[in-house]
Amino acid sequence: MQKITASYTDFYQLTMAQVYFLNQNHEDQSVFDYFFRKLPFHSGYAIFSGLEVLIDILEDFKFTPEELQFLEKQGFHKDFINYLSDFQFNGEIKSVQEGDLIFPTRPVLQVKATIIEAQIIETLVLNILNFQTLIATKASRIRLAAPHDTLIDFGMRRAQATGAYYASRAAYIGGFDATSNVKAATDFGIPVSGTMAHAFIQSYENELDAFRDFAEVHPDNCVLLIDTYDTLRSGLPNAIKIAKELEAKGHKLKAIRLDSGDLSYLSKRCRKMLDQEGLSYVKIAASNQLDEHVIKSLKDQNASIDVYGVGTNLVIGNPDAALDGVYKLAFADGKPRIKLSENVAKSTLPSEKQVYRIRNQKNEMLGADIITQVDETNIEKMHHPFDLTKSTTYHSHILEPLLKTVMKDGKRYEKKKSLAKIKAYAAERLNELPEEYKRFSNPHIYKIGVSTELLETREKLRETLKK
Ligand SMILES: Nc1ncnc2c1ncn2[C@@H]1O[C@H](COP(=O)(O)OP(=O)(O)OP(=O)(O)O)[C@@H](O)[C@H]1O
Ligand SMILES: O=P(O)(O)OC[C@H]1O[C@H](OP(=O)(O)OP(=O)(O)O)[C@H](O)[C@@H]1O
Ligand SMILES: O=C(O)c1cccnc1
Repeated sequence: MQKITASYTDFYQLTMAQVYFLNQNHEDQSVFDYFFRKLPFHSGYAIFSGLEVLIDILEDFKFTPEELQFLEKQGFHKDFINYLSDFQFNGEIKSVQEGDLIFPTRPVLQVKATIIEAQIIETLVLNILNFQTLIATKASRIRLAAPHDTLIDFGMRRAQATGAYYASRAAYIGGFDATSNVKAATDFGIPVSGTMAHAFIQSYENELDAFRDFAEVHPDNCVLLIDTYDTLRSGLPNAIKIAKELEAKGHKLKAIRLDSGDLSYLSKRCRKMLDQEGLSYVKIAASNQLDEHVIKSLKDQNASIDVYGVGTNLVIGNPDAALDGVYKLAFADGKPRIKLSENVAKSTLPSEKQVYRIRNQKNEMLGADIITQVDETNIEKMHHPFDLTKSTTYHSHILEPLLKTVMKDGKRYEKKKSLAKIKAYAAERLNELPEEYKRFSNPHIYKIGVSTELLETREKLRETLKK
């Protein structure tokens, strides 16, 4: 993929940056929070994804000479262009670990840097994290619908252009087993997988010859698409013939694929005929506009499907197009900062913060995360973030800190995590989440609260600003 450089930003970041620079306050220290407000897909949780990609890009986030020339033409001051020619991110990032469960309104990632650096990287942070978190969450829901089956990402052709690259990575983190996307597989080390298209079969005079040629070239990795002409009268009998020919040569037909019609009915009919022919090892794959709901329905119908290929609905995050993640200033020039809103739920939380997952003495999740000021101790009471009349007290609990340093002085702080590790971590964290948060309709609402100190800081600031 094309290297992402520092012009991967919104123009307004640069117009603001020029003002900070010319007024000589660009080196003021600032803290920005990344968080989102609404869970996609009516899900009870989201899976945080994109962090390692973000760190990779930030470590070498510079303007090229061509980009600087372009900006000069837009009328930016020479001294500012000169500053940008040496621009790099030197700040610190604390973040939830990639693959962890995240919930609305609480900080997921925190950038501590000079205001000019923190502002210039905003768009990149949002662009990378919002999309991958959306897709990893979608993938995770599809995995919930089919816990033990093989899930393959078929979405590259339907993605918003190059979005497929990161969608495939996020889908793997969220629980998919493989991708058809060769570029993503190569770069990220995702298992790659491929069957055959209708065009291949159409290009032959008859279906059987097409199947036979394919089986000869790929005797140990042969998946036959059986719905080009007539699934039960032509595709399946031809596939059975090929399976027997392969057996005679010491090979095994891997699977057949259904791509249209009633996938439950057809899969059951195929399973029965394959079994009757002694081909119970041949798996059945299905595709065609699948998503978590169709797959759940197919499972409820006891469809005989072992492998699901999911494209469009996965990689575009249907029906939720985007995660609404935002990046808000919490601290600048030595002072906590807040954004007020008519809608109290849209007011931000000031100061540098920490987020803890609350656990009981057996180390089990209690279904709540608490947001505190960064160095608070004695955290016992958790207040509803917007309804000041509501609070809960936790006794004998364990507080697991979630925001950990991942970049310091502009460099990765710890060894890069492999995709396999991130995927395993996502599965482990989701496994801990009680079932009621995972159901598709009206999942339990995970509690997010704020500490007394943080609440007081916010309320004080609100009062001052209102005056
Ligand atoms: N048994 C089933 N239960 C629930 N949904 C199903 C079942 N079988 C298929 N589907 C889903 O129903 C939709 C069927 O789409 P559509 O009406 O376009 O049929 P099609 O088989 O693609 O048609 P065509 O034969 O023209 O290709 C797809 O999203 C598919 O995944
Ligand atoms: O339905 P999705 O979840 O998006 O999955 C991807 C779809 O892409 C392919 O069809 P396409 O018609 O593009 O190619 P074909 O020529 O192989 O049928 C494949 O057969 C799936 O139906
Ligand atoms: O390998 C497949 O079967 C495949 C790949 C991409 C899209 N549809 C199907």
